[in-house]
Amino acid sequence: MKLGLPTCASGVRLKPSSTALPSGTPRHTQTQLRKSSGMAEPQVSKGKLAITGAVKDLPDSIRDLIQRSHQAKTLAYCPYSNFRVGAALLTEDGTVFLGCNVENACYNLGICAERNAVSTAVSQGQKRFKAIAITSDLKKQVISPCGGCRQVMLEFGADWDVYMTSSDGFYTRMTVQELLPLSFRPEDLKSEEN
Ligand SMILES: O=c1ccn([C@H]2C[C@H](O)[C@@H](CO)O2)c(=O)[nH]1
Repeated sequence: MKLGLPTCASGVRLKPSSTALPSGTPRHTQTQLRKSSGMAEPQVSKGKLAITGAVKDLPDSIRDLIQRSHQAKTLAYCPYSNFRVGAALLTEDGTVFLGCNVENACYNLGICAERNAVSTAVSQGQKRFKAIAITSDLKKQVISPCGGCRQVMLEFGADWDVYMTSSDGFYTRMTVQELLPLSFRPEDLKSEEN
């Protein structure tokens, strides 16, 4: 799809941040507004998730959250992949929990930054989340959470924000629901059939 917008090195089109909706806009309204105004949903280009805005244009609280994910990234333990990831998870009461990826010589025991942040929050008694920011060292390309982490995030609600960011100031925002449609959910275990 041709948007007539600047294209960054990875072939991802940049969307002007002036079209970003206010962060308090209810989710269903956001989707309707995007559609009725012709505003672009996050696009996938060449298998990469498109950048939809510049971090500098986000509200202070979200910019701070993203900054905290960069801080978390500095603690990554990733001697095998050398791929640092940081996550900062914002709870409904305004607390921020950080997580980084922690790898292991037994490779499959490694844990992602997002899951670390969620587990840390839950083990501190917090289960109501507003947003998570994720960053890696990738430039002009945002990092999107792996399938396992999407499922773990969904355990604690579908309608909260995932800010996928690049290390050089770009982001894409999607909800957990948008990242994992047609999912298996906790409520599926409670169907009347069972
Ligand atoms: O969303 C992601 C994707 C990857 N990783 C980690 C897992 C592994 O340590 C490294 C390379 O996959 O990055 C995360 O923490 N989060």
